[in-house]
Amino acid sequence: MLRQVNGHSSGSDAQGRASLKGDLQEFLGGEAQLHQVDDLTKVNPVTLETVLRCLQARYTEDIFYTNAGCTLVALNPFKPIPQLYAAELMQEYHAAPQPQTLKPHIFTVGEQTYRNVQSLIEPVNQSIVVSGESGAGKTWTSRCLMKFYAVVAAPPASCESHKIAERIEQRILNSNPVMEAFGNACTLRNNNSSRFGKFIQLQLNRAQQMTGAAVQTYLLEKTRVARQASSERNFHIFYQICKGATKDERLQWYLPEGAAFSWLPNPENSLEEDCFELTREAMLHLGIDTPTQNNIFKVLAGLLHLGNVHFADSEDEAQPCQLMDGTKVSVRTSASLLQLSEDMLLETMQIRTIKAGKQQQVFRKPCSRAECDTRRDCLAKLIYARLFDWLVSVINSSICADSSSWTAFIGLLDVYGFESFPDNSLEQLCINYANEKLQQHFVAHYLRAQQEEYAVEGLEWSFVNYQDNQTCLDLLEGSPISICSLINEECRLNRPSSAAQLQTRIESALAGQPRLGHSKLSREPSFVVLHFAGPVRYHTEGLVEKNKDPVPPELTGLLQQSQDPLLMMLFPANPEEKTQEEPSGQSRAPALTVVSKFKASLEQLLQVLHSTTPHYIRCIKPNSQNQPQTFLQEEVLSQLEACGLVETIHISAAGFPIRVSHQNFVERYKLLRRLRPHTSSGLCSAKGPTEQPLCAKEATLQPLLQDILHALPAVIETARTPGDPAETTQVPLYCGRTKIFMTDSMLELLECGRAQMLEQCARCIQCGWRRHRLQKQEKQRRAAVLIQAAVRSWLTRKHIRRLHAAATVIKRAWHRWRIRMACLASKELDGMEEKPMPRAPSSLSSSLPAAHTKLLGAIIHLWPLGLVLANSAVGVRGFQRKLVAHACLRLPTGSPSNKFQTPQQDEAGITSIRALPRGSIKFHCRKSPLQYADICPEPSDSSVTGFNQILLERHRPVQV
Ligand SMILES: Nc1ncnc2c1ncn2[C@@H]1O[C@H](COP(=O)(O)OP(=O)(O)OP(=O)(O)O)[C@@H](O)[C@H]1O
Repeated sequence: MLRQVNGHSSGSDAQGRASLKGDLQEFLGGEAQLHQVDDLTKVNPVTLETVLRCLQARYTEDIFYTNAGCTLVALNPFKPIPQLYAAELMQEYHAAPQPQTLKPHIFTVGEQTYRNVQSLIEPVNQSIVVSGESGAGKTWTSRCLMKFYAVVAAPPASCESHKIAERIEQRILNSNPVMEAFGNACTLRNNNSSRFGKFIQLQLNRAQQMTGAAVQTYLLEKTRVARQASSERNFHIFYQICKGATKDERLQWYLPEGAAFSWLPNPENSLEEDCFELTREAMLHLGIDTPTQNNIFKVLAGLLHLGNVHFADSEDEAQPCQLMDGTKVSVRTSASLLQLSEDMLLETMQIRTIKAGKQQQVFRKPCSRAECDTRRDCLAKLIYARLFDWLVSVINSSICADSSSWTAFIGLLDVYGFESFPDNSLEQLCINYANEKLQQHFVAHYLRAQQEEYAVEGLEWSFVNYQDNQTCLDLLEGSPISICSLINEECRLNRPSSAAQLQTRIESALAGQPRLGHSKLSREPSFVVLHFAGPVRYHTEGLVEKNKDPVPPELTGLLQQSQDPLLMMLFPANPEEKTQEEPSGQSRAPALTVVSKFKASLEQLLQVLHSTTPHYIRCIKPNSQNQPQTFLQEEVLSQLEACGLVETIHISAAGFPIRVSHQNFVERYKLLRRLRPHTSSGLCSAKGPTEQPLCAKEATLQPLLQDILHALPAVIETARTPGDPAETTQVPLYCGRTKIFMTDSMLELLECGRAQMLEQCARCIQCGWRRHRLQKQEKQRRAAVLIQAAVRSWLTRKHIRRLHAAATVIKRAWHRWRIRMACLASKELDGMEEKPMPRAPSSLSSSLPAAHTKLLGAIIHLWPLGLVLANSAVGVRGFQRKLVAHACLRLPTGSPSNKFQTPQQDEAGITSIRALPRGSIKFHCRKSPLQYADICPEPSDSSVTGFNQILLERHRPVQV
């Protein structure tokens, strides 16, 4: 729903949207707290999605009741939770100063209605409409409410009237098992499905004590007596008598153990509802004595035997259909139980009597096999429907208080929810018509409640343009032509009409009705009604017949001849009744069709509802498998649609679906204040906030709030793209007394403006950060250079110090060596002057061969040569170089044959060798008289390289 508002449309859109959604969810309510939202209209935003999530979150937390404005949503737990309905809890809700502040519960609704009665504020009478689909928990809820009132509306224990009142309460509660036994059945959707609608009026006296009750029923599904869908069952009471009858009773009612009955399918399904004893006891409490009960059960047994009567096809149309083998005994038994003549019973089913002509001549026409079956079924339906109505009247006479003894009432309406099946007929049309009526009533009430909330918040806003479902009701019941009127007319015309004809009539007469859909795709004749809860296709086949609900007069006549006390009471020989049930007979009075009867009772009901303060409980079935702890969103969603809760959401959306407290609003949007113009006029806030005295917190919020409101036009302006029409002159946001009300679109605009502001702020922060980072980096660089320089200089100094130390060591050693040499030389010279020089080398050479001696000389002299050559790359060349080499090697410069040199010749060698810094070397040659003058102190090349000093010198150098 929400669009991207941060202005970036890159690949990260989806991610951004999701995070924005999460952010908004947090602001508007918070996912984590969703199960804590007690009111569905307070989820933010009010959308189906959030409503569903909220319900699911609560269901997971075992919270089954949630408010939805003026409605209570009740999720079926499908598991017993005794503590949820305990008497102590009832008392707690009853004693609470403000029950609305407690957790949502049916007891809140119960207590609220009760207090409304106590308050005596008009309308004093209250009604609670409990709706929902089959199995959603309507009956359960109604039962719990009745128990609640039986506890809270009981008179004080001490007084004498208490005993009577207790009896009344007990009777009222006892009406439930009886009505359920006769009116409920096991269906595919619910093991204990009510096959009728009911309105129970709980009557209260001036002291708000329950003095009585009255029950009104609607549309009993009487066809179930004779026809049950596969895997479904007949009404519970038939199974109860078959399973729970005593031996004697079995004999009396011809119900042998294990007997098979066509109208008793799936007897092996044992349900807790099959408790015969409970029904009997409840009947007894209601004043139905044992003989009457036995009479009732005997008649019901008669119906079961009637169901076993089957006809065979007749070969001759003029002859009545014969009974199938073995079913004659069923006719006999049935006739006996119903106290009818066996022959008459059979004949009534087989032969139709027609009165014609002025003399009202009677013609007898044998029925076809199908007609026989229909008449048999009709007989059973007739008896059962009358019996049910009679039971209700007995219950009413037992529990209803004298009109003078009660002054107010609380009505409980338990009606079937909206129905849409693959094959919908008259029953669904009536049920959905009733739901449309109730929905209109609900919408009107809900709108009123919404309007009241706006008024409380000081908003001047109205739902005047809201469209309710009136167009659909016009189609169904409008005047002069509607679906109901057309179907009724078909019945009155009493002409043979085909299903296709009815479809064409409806489509042509009601063409142009917006709620009439098209049934082009359906092969079978049908029409489609677009109900508030969705489209429903109604098949026209058999619609008119069902609406007529014809009862052949022979059947009534037959039953009037019964000797059974109960049947005699149910079918008295009363001419008044004839006019109703013999539409085609002597009476010309307009026949009462099913639709017209239903419409009349519905109008009556709505009149009652209109005169009361309504409360709504919507029962929801979380899954169709009737399993606890299972919440199926799809199924819940369709029920929310069907029970009008979606409409509630739409109504909320038509107004201001988003309501945010002032505090939250200011916290989220205060940064928009920067956009406000310096001179701004007051804008779209309700008058309320400034008119009321403000609390301290509100007082601090108000200036901020006003600033944000003043910034709104600028927000809208900036959010509007250039192509947008300039329609948004009015800001769709209202400031209530405690809340801000706004539409979805306004929320988007605010979010867009906020995103833009955040973007600007982000840019600002980014710029500042980048600047700061650059400055920091520059500082770091300079510091690094400084440190590097310092380290380098320290290292260099350290290195130089080492070199210096080494040089000093060398220098000292050299000096020491020179001094020693000088000492040695002077010693030697001193000795020479005294004695002739010893020929140590010659003694050495004399012991060696001549060649060896020469080589030794070469080796001895080689090191000055290396020095010379290494240092004389520049200065010494050509002959000079050669000369040096020769001199060093003491080679004769002349012929190669002169290989030996005398010591005298040696003495004419290099006097000294000096290494010069610029590469040139000076040779000082002279004959040395010293014996060891040309010997290197240490034969290491490196020790003398690079020094500008005399490498080898004789004491008295002479120029060569
Ligand atoms: N509040 C509840 N707590 C426990 N179980 C419940 C509750 N409400 C309903 N149920 C279970 O759901 C079943 C169906 O409920 P109920 O008969 O009230 O449905 P319903 O709406 O009246 O159906 P129908 O329209 O077919 O009569 C009950 O038999 C019961 O087992």
